[in-house]
Amino acid sequence: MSYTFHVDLRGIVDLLSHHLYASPRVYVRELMQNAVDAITAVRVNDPDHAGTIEISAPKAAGQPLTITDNGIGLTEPQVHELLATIGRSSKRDDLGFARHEFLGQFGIGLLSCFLVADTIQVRTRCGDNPTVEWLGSSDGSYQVRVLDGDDALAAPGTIVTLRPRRGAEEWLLPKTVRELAGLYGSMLPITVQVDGEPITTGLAPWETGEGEAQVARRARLLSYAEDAFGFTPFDVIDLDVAEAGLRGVAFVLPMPSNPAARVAHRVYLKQMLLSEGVEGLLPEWAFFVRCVIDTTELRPTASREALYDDTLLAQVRESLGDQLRGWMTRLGTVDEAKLQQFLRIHHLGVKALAVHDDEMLRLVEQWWPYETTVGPMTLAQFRDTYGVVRFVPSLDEFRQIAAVASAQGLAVVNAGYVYDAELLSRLPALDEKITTEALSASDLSTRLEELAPDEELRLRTFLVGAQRALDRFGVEVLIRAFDPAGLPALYLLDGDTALHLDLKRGQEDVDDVWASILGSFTAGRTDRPQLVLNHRNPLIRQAVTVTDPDLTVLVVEGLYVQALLLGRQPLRPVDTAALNQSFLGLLGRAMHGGAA
Ligand SMILES: Nc1ncnc2c1ncn2[C@@H]1O[C@H](COP(=O)(O)OP(=O)(O)OP(=O)(O)O)[C@@H](O)[C@H]1O
Repeated sequence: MSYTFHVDLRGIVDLLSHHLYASPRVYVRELMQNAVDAITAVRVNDPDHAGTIEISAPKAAGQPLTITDNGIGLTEPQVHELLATIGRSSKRDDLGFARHEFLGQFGIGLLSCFLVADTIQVRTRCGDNPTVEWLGSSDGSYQVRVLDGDDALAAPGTIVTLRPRRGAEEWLLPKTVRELAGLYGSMLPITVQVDGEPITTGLAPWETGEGEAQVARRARLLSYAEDAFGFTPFDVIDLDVAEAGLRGVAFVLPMPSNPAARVAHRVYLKQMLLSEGVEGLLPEWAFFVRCVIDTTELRPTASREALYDDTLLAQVRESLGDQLRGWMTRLGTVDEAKLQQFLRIHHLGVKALAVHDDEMLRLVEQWWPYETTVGPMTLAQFRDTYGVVRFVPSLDEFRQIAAVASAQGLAVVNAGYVYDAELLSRLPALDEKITTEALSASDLSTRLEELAPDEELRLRTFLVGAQRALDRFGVEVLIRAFDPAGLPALYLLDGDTALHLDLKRGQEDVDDVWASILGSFTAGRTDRPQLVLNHRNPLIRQAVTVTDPDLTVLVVEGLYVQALLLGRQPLRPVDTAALNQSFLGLLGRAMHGGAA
């Protein structure tokens, strides 16, 4: 036995009118859209038909809003079929596909009027057929009657009348209606008037007006962006995707933008505004532009507030992405200074893109100035001068080794900022002639000069004492000779060791269960941070001659904490205590002539 679904009409009307749309304001859009479609339907057979759409807003309390068009109108059977059947539309073909020339397609738009009114009156006349009045009510019932005499319409067309529901009056105020009609319909190809004033300008922002010079067009686009998006763009990029019937412009933000923030664009469908907040039009990396576009082929969702995410939208996204990349690479060839300025603002977006994109990586390599131990320079310049691109993948490590490396003439790139290490590691894939080498802080200790064995032996007593003093900090003491001679000690901690230490510290601070979990990561590791004393430093040369064990502890602890501070390492409570102890101890000794 088979049954058919039952439908609760009141529930459906409520769902479609109140819950599909984000705001009652869309009723103006739906009414204009129906009027435009009705005129388009006449033009199928009569292309020269001069369509007019006139909206009249209530001037006083109790008055209705009307929208009048001289479009195709409806016969009485069509009224029953189209106005009174939810989901039925004249804008679909026999196979149920949306007909290309029309804006509407779902057969539900008129219901949005129930957001602001309890009843919708439609008076309509198709050709020489009698005028029909349809009175639909939000409870799902409707009445139909034929109008004659003075009540009949004098010419074919349709008048829709809405009386504001109590509490919804603000949506029908003349000012609001004018604003909404202008917002949604200013680009429509058919003149729309609100209370006698046209709100349609016809010209899309990206079009070039007759005889308009490029400079004037640009100035107009800049001021459009100010009105629409609230910023004066860094540049304007024309967009065009033929297979989606898409034209438009992208405005480049003049300030850095947050890559995680939602990026909303203004999208028109067949010259009617879909939404000012459409997401997903561009690839995610393109967070540095805002677009305004019109498309004839992309599909709206039923609420008409977003684009349907289908394969065509995916193609559009890719194609628009290509156009933005093309703009960047072109800039590199025609206006280097401007490209550099752009990179200064949007390097994060460009670098994010360069992680997967060779062309963008080339752009970064050529134009982005990196911090290096020999001053700021691009990777291309660095490579030309030093051959191997040696880089340090963490900011802390770069800071630790920068002074020593530059004193030794060792050129190293700071790749400690977001994406940099990934980009540098990817450089050889771009060009096999490029060699890169990741350097860690502990690599540097092997580059520091070892002392002669007998010299090191001579310092043994001091080194044993120093190691004993630093055992409780988990630090290994070494002595090497290196430049700059002014630097007494260097604290070296590479990325792996730093992680290991973090885990260990975490283990000390948490309960047993966590401690055992963290312990499984640290078990078996013996790497320790290193304090490398500089034998070329006069103070160290003096320190190694100290025989008093207490003074050795004070000196070594002092050197250790100072090296931590220079390396911008965080101080643990035990380190701060060592700082106090050594500072006060050394002060005491100094004041008592070394006898504290
Ligand atoms: N001003 C009008 N003149 C002539 N026919 C109209 C008019 N307004 C509505 N109609 C008829 O009523 C039908 C239903 O309109 P409705 O706005 O609910 O849906 P739609 O425009 O077909 O699709 P969508 O839900 O996408 O807007 C339309 O398909 C059209 O045939």
